[in-house]
Amino acid sequence: MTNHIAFLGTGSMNEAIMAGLLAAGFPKSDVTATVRRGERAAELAQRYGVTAMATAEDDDVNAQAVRGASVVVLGVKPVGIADVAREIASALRPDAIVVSVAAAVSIAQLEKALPAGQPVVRTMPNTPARLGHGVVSVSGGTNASRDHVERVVKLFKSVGLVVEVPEDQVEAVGALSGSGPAYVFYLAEAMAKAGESLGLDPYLALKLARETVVGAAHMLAEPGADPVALRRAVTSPKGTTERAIAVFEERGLPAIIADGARAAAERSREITRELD
Ligand SMILES: NC(=O)C1=CN([C@@H]2O[C@H](COP(=O)(O)OP(=O)(O)OC[C@H]3O[C@@H](n4cnc5c(N)ncnc54)[C@H](O)[C@@H]3O)[C@@H](O)[C@H]2O)C=CC1
Ligand SMILES: O=C(O)[C@@H]1CCC=N1
Repeated sequence: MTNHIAFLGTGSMNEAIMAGLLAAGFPKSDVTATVRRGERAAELAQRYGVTAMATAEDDDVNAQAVRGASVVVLGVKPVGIADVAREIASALRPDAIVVSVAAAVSIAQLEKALPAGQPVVRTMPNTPARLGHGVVSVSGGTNASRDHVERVVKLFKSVGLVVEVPEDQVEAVGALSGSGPAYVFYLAEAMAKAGESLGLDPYLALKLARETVVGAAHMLAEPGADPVALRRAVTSPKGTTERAIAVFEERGLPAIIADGARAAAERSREITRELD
């Protein structure tokens, strides 16, 4: 069981990471996932062929899942994470790396709920990890050696780009790439609504908005792509795009996005304080 991974709280985020790892070739026989509801556990077992267990059916499943695991990924909501950490404390291998994907839960808060000396790595992932296009930040805790951090980096590299940041930058990373996919989906929604308001059929407007975001994302994914240069290549002098961008600038869209990201980072700090 040296390479066994336990995902505790396999909702949107942990499922995305687990799916990305499995798609990258991580053996399903080395994965255990826990959730609250039995139907959800059955769904995960059926979809991925992993061992999945539900706390509703046996309240000891989190402890069972971590026995023998070398990496434990905590993916419950911030408010429940310390309880889960305490629940598994006596079953954890002393050398198991406890990885948290939770926003707002500090390394200190996690370490406090775990056995003394347990290696902890705090991460901030995002859901495109499911497709191998995630972004994940990693920050090592007090007892995490270079080797522990490197092992988590290597694991997460199979689901996307990994960056190592000091813990005091996690709120900023969360506000940019953690929440970021939602901003892009929101833009797609707004574009579809704009198409409708210009008289397009709703179904067609949504199809055009989706494909436009997907196509533009592919261009951004090209090596060396620069969003400013790509935007300029669409913006003909005195043309239609120029007029649209002028309205976005006049209405302060960049400042609105910056304010949103600042609010996300502040909410993260607020949750951290609420958890103390
Ligand atoms: N959804 C996202 O895009 C991102 C989420 N995160 C973090 O990931 C964590 C989870 O968020 P989501 O996946 O969105 O939430 P979610 O609600 O989809 O998933 C949470 C899962 O935990 C399970 N759960 C709750 N208590 C449990 C327990 N005691 N034992 C076992 N399972 C339990 C629930 O059944 C659910 O499946 C949060 O801490 C969030 O901050 C971080 C970055 C991005
Ligand atoms: O909204 C949230 O709190 C989580 C953290 C980053 C993305 N989703």
